[in-house]
Amino acid sequence: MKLAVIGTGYVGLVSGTSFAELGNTVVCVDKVEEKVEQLNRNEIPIYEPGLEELVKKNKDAGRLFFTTNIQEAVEQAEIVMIAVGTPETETGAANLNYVYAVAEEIGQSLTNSFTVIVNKSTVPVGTAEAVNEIIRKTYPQAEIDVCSVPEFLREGSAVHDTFHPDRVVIGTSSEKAADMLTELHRPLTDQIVVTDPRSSEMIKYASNAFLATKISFINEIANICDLYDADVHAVAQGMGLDHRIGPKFLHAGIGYGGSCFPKDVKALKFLAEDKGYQPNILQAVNDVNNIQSHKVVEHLDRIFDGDIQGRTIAVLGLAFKPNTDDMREAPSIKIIEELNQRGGHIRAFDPAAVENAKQMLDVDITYTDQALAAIDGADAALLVTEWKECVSITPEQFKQALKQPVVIDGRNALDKESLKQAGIIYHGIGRK
Ligand SMILES: NC(=O)c1ccc[n+]([C@@H]2O[C@H](COP(=O)([O-])OP(=O)(O)OC[C@H]3O[C@@H](n4cnc5c(N)ncnc54)[C@H](O)[C@@H]3O)[C@@H](O)[C@H]2O)c1
Ligand SMILES: O=c1ccn([C@@H]2O[C@H](COP(=O)(O)OP(=O)(O)O[C@H]3O[C@H](CO)[C@@H](O)[C@H](O)[C@H]3O)[C@@H](O)[C@H]2O)c(=O)[nH]1
Repeated sequence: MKLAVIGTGYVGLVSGTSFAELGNTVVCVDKVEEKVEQLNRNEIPIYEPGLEELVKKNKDAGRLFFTTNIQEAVEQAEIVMIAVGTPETETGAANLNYVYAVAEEIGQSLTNSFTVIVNKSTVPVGTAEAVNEIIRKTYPQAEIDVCSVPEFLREGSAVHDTFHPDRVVIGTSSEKAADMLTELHRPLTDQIVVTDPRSSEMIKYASNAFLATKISFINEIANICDLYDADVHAVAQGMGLDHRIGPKFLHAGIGYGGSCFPKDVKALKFLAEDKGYQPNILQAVNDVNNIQSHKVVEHLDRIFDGDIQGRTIAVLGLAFKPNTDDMREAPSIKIIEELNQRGGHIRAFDPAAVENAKQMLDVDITYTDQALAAIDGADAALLVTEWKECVSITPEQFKQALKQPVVIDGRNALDKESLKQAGIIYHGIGRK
């Protein structure tokens, strides 16, 4: 099939490339010229394992193209996918300006042939209808069906997730569009849910909000474990063996970050409140997450009697999760800002996110190329992102490098017992 994908970010670039890998002809469009030029030189603007090889392979095969010209891409496409950002606004509502702007541009670019318009961006319930209206206003004779096909990939494993989705959700009221989209996705999975656009849009928000709820729930349990000398690691293991609960997304720590959970929980909360309903669970999920990154600073205070002034703190990991360079809503930002305000000196290591961190953090930070260089002579090490370079530091290396043997494990990813045996003062989140 012939596809146009509008927006070449984490979702658009990975999906577009993956559909090309399945044999489709895909034209990816972005309005940022520099990004398109980079991609045309086989340079990948984001860090995503496995993506570079796949982009090159499909470009060389003549199935994948990059352009800034939306008209050229849309007029040849049978399916047009919208994959632009829907960031948070001040009220918590999703900002739909980018989606609406693309809808208008699609309207200006369509030809007479039937085109399926797919929204892959995470959007409020009712957006497919709004996009349909905008396109028809721009081009009243448009032969289109506007559908919602939300994206569920995770950053850091986006390529794998795209080829092995748990399910594909197709929201449409058109049988013709449902058939075309089922054919497109069939090579990826048999688990294809076809529903109406509104329910499809809600499935995306509900899925993210549920996963965020699991994380805030186990973080709340961790905070209670801290008060009663229980170990949340053991608690999560014991809970997770119950098939009704499951072990995934029960990893306690400094809270969820990234470009999705924080904004999507708030956007869903806004949708509820906009209709006069108070979503108490979503409010609590957000509230627990807001205090969670502060927990590592509380542990430092306990160890240093509240005196952080002048101490060098090694921050291991900056990205919101491993295997990505994405700093959007990364817990490291709040932690570093707080430590800096309290007079701490920050030495930070991250294998991929330093350039993005520099743009987001207006704080004096010494960046190091190696994890070991960050902890060398520091008063304490804080594990913020569980990169393999950070979790593979041995207890002996911590002991030798640190000025004071203090390790705060914000991700509960280090081996507590062996660190303690090596004489390290170890504090995790809810870990006794
Ligand atoms: N990042 C993820 O892991 C993920 C996963 C699932 C769903 N989503 C959702 O998918 C959407 C996109 O997220 P993302 O992380 O890929 O965003 P992103 O910010 O990485 O990429 C968006 C891209 O769209 C481009 N763009 C904006 N307006 C444009 C226009 N008019 N024409 C052409 N290009 C334009 C931007 O330049 C940018 O490159 C969001 O709604 C997000 O919530 C994201
Ligand atoms: O047990 C857990 C699991 C995750 N996290 C944190 O939660 C955040 C999100 O992690 P993850 O879900 O792995 O990454 P994302 O790339 O943000 O992916 C989520 O958001 C995407 C955008 O909507 C969806 O497509 C994915 O399905 C959904 O998992 C990160 O800060 C993680 O550190 C925890 O603290 N504990």
